[in-house]
Amino acid sequence: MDQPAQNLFEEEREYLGETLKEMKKLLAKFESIPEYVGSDFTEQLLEEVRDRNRKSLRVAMKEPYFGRLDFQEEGEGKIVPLYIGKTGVAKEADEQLVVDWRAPVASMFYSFIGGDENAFYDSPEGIIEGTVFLKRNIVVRNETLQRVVDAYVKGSQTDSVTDEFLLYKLEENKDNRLKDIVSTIQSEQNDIIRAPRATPLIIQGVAGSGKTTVALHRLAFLIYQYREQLRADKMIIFAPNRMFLDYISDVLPELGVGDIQQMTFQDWALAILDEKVNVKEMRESLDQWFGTEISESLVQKGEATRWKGSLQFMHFLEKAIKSYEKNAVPTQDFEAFEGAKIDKSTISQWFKVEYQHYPLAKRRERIVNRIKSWIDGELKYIASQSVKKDLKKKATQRLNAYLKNWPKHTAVSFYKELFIKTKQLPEDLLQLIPESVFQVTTTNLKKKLIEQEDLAPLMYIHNYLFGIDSSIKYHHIVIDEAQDYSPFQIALLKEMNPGNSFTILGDLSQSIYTYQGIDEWEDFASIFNQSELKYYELKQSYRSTMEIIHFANEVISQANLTVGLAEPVFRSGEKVKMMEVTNENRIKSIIEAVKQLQMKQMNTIAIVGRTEEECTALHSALLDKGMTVSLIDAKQQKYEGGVSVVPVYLSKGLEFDAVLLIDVNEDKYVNTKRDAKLLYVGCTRSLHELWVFHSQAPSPLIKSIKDSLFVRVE
Ligand SMILES: Nc1ncnc2c1ncn2[C@@H]1O[C@H](COP(=O)(O)OP(=O)(O)OP(=O)(O)O)[C@@H](O)[C@H]1O
Repeated sequence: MDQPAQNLFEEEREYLGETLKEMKKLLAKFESIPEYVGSDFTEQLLEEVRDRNRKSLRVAMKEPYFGRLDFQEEGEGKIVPLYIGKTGVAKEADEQLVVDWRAPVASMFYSFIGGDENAFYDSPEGIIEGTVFLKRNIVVRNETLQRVVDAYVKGSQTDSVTDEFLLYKLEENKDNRLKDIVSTIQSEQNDIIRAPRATPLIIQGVAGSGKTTVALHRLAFLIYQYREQLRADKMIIFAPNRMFLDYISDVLPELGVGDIQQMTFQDWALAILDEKVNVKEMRESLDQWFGTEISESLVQKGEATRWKGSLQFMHFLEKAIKSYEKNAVPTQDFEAFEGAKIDKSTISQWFKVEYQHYPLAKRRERIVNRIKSWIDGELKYIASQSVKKDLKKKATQRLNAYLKNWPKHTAVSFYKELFIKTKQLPEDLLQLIPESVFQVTTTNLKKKLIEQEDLAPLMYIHNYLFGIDSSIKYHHIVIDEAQDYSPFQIALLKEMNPGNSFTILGDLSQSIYTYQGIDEWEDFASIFNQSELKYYELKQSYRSTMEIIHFANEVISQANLTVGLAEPVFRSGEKVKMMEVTNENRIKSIIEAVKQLQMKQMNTIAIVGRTEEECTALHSALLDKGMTVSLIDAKQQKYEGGVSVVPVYLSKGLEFDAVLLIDVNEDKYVNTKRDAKLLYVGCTRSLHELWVFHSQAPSPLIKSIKDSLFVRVE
């Protein structure tokens, strides 16, 4: 029987009061134990646990739980109400006040979608089945009950779980940070979050399907579920840029998880390589790539970039390193001084047999040290100090001369030698490298420059030379926006993740960097053992209204991609607005649109242009007119919210309450796959409102969109 809403609210308010009372009692108990500051190790550990409990109870008390599930285990008489929160709270060892959302039993809160079938969860003792009687969403803020919504009541008219609470959450305006979704994780997202640790996951998800959010929740789950095996500081998230990292930085702390490394691939690689290298500025090349005209030399560069990201190049490097290894030891004997000689075959034997288990640079170091000790040994029996001194000098000079033929390499010096002194490579290997790769790379290296795509090869060489230190062996790796990664990067990271625990996520409809990245997920799949790999598709989009998704789908359909179109949740908003402007009224129209949106309490508004150069000009023009607006460029480290002007390619991954797409003109977005993807990225950044501005001749990508999918505004 359905209960009146008022009764539900009262019932829950009473229960909340009791729970808070119990939690306060628990906290008082922990607080009454004086803090231990002594040196006893066991006591220190106990103090650490108490401190953690004190802190998590203080946080948990503000919003102890967000959901309730009434469950009757098969064969048990009692229906047990389970209150589910971000942190589990136990009154006694076997009496849970609040169940942690990551606990096995809590999975039913997400996986149960109604119907007559038994619900079940996977417990350490095996599958537990039973009946769900109630699924309830509860909002508590600062210890005060604010909202109670029943999503499922057994025996009521609807037998499926309703989306009312999800819609309420999606309607909310956003600030400048991504948020956790523990209270509304959807069943298909739950499967990914709770997938076993040792499974590499590839997730293709449409724009706004929650990929980034789900990956972060998965980390929180893994840390909880495998707390004996996994360490947070051994987990790493790769994201496209520092601003994006800042944008997602609240989610893990909200979930009570700290210490996970969060990096761009470039920052990570440079920190490990630890060499003075100049990486070419992204800014310049991005504007060239996303400009409307692409020069012949840029096309050639693009081909080289793609090749350098391929597994072919990785195999080429492997062969080149093996060839170096074969010929590294100089082909002459080492004679320190007359009568003191080490045969070349002996040194070779040290290198190839005795020290073969060491990485290349370590082997060389060991041998050099061994030769030095041997010299000292040979000099030991020479009585005359002056003769000894002379011989030592001679031996050192000869050793230096000998080592000239066996230089000490770093990853960069090896890479340079590979490209600049190619004569050293066997002919059959040389033939494997396309001419464009040579041209582009040698030109850069002569200028002491490297590019993004050189980083994975450099790391690969580094690993060969110095080995993979345990500090860079990871327990889990998340790769966001993975469609922009090369197979080489993924294969490299696989070597650094012995447990093969990966979450790789992205969207092929948003692969806008045509000169890098992949066209099909198959390009990564071949790197993993097929039987272990799991592939998921997220089709539902949670970010944007139906109107925006339908419009965006029309745009991306023109790219004829193999991935499916986004399916919106049933959240309706304003129609997409299309506005024709002239050079004279363009700025004024943008300002007016922003004002209108601000009056509707839109907190974050993006004015999306094509290139950074164009956006910089637009930003100045808006500032001149007195608008408070910031510019997002490739150097940006933080996303501040408010009104921003942003080049479309930098808006990827972010979201805004409203988006204004500027200059969607015939000559700006032409009918190519790349431009369709760019425009799609722009459209799908918006939660609630999308405005499209064009001059007289609109882009062919919007020209054919059905009139029913937008309204024209003057
Ligand atoms: N189950 C959910 N409940 C509530 N909100 C959700 C849910 N799933 C996703 N969202 C919201 O949808 C938006 C998009 O999420 P997210 O940025 O993680 O998606 P994405 O797939 O990574 O997007 P994109 O590829 O377009 O960058 C966020 O505002 C997120 O909070």
